[in-house]
Amino acid sequence: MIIAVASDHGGFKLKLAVKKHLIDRGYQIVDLGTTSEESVDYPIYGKVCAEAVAAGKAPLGMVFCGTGIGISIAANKIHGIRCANCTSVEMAHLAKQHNNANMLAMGGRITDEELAIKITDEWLDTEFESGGRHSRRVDMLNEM
Ligand SMILES: O=C[C@H](O)[C@H](O)[C@H](O)COP(=O)(O)O
Repeated sequence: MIIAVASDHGGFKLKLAVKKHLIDRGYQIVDLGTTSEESVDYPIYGKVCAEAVAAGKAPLGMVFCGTGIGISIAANKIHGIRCANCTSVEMAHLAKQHNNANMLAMGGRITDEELAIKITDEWLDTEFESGGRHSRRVDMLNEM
């Protein structure tokens, strides 16, 4: 499976650590930048990753900035994107189980590499609880 990833400078190092873990797990990664810790603007990278997911170039996307906040806000402006900014394993579990989040955001200044990898694995390994109230609500999101 392909996963699209992107970050600003604040999430760059965490992106590299998570990317290595994803490759070790056998995923194919499309890295849409940035390429260093030089200061850049997170809306550009949230948008480009979300557009790749929305266009079907990757079924899932991961974005990183200092907090995960700005880049998730940017990603969620793209139709069809449900980007969850997660700081715990429980949030990652529920983001997939209830919200069918197709993108995960994390903050390089908030979450250390070890926890970020646990959050990533929980999000990837949890199934959406389809049918019933969660599907109805996700359908409502998709119509907005
Ligand atoms: O939500 C925004 C992100 O956390 C950015 O990574 C952060 O605002 C960048 O801050 P600075 O330009 O001071 O490095």
